[in-house]
Amino acid sequence: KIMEFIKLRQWSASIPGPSISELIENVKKGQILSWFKELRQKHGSTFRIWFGKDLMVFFTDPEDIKQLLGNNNLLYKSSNYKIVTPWLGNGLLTNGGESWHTRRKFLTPAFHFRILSEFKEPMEENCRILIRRLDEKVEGGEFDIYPYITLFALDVICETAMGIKKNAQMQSESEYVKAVQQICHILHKRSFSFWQRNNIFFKFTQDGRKRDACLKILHDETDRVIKLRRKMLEDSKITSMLDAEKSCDSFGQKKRFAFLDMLLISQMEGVPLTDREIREEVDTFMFEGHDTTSSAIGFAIYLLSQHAEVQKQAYEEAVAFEGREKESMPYLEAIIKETLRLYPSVPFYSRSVKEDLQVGQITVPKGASVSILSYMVHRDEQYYPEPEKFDPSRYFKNEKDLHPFSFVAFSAGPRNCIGESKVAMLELKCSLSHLLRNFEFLPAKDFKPNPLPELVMKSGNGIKVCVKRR
Ligand code: HEM
Repeated sequence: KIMEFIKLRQWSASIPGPSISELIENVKKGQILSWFKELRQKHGSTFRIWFGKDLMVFFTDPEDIKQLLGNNNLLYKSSNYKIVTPWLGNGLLTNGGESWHTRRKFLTPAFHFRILSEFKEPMEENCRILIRRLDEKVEGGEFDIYPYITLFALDVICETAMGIKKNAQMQSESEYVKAVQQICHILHKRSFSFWQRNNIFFKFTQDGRKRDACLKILHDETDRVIKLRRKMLEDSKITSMLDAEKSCDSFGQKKRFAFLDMLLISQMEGVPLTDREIREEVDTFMFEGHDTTSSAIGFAIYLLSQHAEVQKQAYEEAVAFEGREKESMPYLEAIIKETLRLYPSVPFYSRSVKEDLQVGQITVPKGASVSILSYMVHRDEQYYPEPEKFDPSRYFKNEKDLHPFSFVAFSAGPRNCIGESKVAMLELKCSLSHLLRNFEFLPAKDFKPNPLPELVMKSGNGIKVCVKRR
């Protein structure tokens, strides 16, 4: 390990990057994303940063990204994902190598099963609640819409992941909901805090103790729901996917199943998943599935509030497609893509290099980590003229000229986002269409979000808008 570290230190001298003191200074300022822009300008498309003893090489050129994301040997996550393992265990997001591969194979059918597309109903029910809550804000001046969106996304994910209604939007006092929000907050805070990175030290801090209390609530609840749903399946005599497809409720309506039910049925069909592994996947679904979508909906609403003409066109499409949001909605999809280009919910993601790795002209040595800095990949002027401009029409002009790896908000290759098409896009389209049909979003005076590159991108000063009834 010592030799590996010495080798890394020597090698890193050949790659440009900032000093540790520059890093500390910029973390303190809290403006990491604008600093990444400066680093890209100063050092070119590839640069390195030492995070304590960990060396991370950041890549921003789509050609390099293609090599990294397509590489079947680059399947382990880097050490910064360890922050989430006490909650998510070896779930799909954090797992690596062969173990990840086996799980991904087992889980893919659960994501592609027809029943998952029936998520639209709980999404719509929760949209209606969101609209009622936002009605109270009509003509009331500017306000932060983000807390409303997060509770909406939490309700959707509880129903789709576990099949339970938490009614977080109506009573945010639920112990479970509070624990999800608190643990996300603690994890985000920790992701860029040097002194909190040490596990032993962290355990004895106030945040460490709070995190452990949250973990107990979260794990106990998932275990409880696993037992409950298994009993429900047994009582309904459902032991296979075929039974599930055929089953109806007492009104003759097709029964709705959650992601957890799919995993329990797979287990009954012989897929070797233990209850603990099922819990890890449900928790992963809860984390990945609500924070990322809240972030995207929040930034999309901000951008729409600032661009009246785009909003008008999106409104017209939402009216024309009412009830048909599962179909292709080209303009809204372009808005979502443009939002995720400017504000990718996961601004960078990283892999651990287990064997020396050739990327373009560079050989990254074993022991380092490589990071796909999507926030900067999406700002490449070669593919996105005037990169800071919000312009959904750019995809209708030059989509063919775009490099296939110049947009990587959902990652790509073997470890891409498993929820992209069936869950994330549907939730984004459904919620934004409902909101647009009911409200006009107007800009809050002098407001500009302060995007923070935490585990999931957040705006440090919320998402302030005004709403007017249509
Ligand atoms: C706007 C919404 C979303 C965005 C932008 C997004 C983005 C991403 C990205 C960039 C990754 C790769 C992360 C990495 O390599 O470390 C990822 C992985 C993943 N996402 Fe999403 N995601 C979204 C929504 C969702 C939803 C709704 C779910 C679940 C229902 C989900 C489940 C997952 C899982 C399980 C992984 C890990 C896959 C693996 O490594 O095999 N995501 N997502």
